[in-house]
Amino acid sequence: MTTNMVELQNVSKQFGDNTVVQDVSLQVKEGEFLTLLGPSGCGKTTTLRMIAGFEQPTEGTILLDGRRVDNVPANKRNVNTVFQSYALFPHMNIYDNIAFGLKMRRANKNSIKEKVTKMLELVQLQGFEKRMPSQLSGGQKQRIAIARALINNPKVILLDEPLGALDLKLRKQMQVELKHLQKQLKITFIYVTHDQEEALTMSDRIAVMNKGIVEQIGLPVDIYEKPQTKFVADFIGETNLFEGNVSKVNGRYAYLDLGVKEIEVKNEGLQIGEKVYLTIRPERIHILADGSQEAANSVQLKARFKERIYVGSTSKMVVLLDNGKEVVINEPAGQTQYGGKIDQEMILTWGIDHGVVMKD
Ligand SMILES: Nc1ncnc2c1ncn2[C@@H]1O[C@H](COP(=O)(O)OP(=O)(O)OP(=O)(O)O)[C@@H](O)[C@H]1O
Repeated sequence: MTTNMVELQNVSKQFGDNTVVQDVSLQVKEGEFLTLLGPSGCGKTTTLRMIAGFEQPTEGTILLDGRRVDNVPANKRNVNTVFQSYALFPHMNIYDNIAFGLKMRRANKNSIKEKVTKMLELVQLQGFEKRMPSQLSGGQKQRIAIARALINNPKVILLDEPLGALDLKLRKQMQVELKHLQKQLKITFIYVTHDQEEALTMSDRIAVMNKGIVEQIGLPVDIYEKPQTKFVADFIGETNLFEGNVSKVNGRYAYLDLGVKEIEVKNEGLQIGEKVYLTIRPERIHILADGSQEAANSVQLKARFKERIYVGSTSKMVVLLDNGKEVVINEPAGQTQYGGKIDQEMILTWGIDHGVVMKD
């Protein structure tokens, strides 16, 4: 059985009357890359700081490598943190910045030199030993901060928006580099970001947080394809959210009354009369070509063309249902043969199994 490197059991944190983390339980396996994802203020950093030992939980237990750490101070936990602001020592050169942790532990000079050289190779900054932090770019500084965290050989690295200060292109490059580094070293990473694309790209699993609660934890593909709550569906990527009442239940399928039409959805424990939400990703909706056959197990819905927005690799087509609700459809570049005239009528269609029904 794989060991849980980090485990939170019913952890809550209050600041005064304000509960900012509420009953969070999660397990992170050895060598796993787990991301805490959520909007600003949802409690991600506070959760990370409790794991690091900078904050104490108001309730609940944290275990590192199977041991309770309630009374273990931050500097005695086998954990290192990388922050968004690189936190390099400005008056020390790169060599001394990276060597700092080992010097504090009074490691011998030769072994320090060997390890610093290896770390610089790892982050691809060989030859930078004598530079000062002020002579590095943002991306280079962050690589040094990561090298400095790695040199102590911690079991867990906590990263709080480490790429947040970088421009988009560098950020994307560093995402890939960091992920490779993590896989190569097999260190457990707990990563905080509010950027859903970053989370989907880098993580083995994602915990989506909202208002101090973990709403869903799972593989990136499940978080995207099978959101369990309206918040998760809406926060991760773009989606179409419909609200409706269950009007009929019929074995594998049920009917949802959207106001404009009753449509079929998957029946996963639905009750007649229940109010539920249906989410369908824009890339799952197609336009039924004139005269073509309706596919089996699909839904059809009448709509009118409103506008098309060009976004490079795809186009977004916005259409309106009869009740005025907007629906967004993604079309791959070069496949925009439908619509174009305001109010042009069309039939939207999607596979019933591509719709996900959520109760809240
Ligand atoms: N030391 C503190 N005292 C009082 N309130 C705090 C303290 N630290 C954080 N908070 C509050 O706790 C809530 C959660 O903050 P936290 O930093 O964990 O959120 P976050 O999800 O990391 O947000 P961001 O992405 O903006 O950093 C916020 O409302 C914040 O104001």
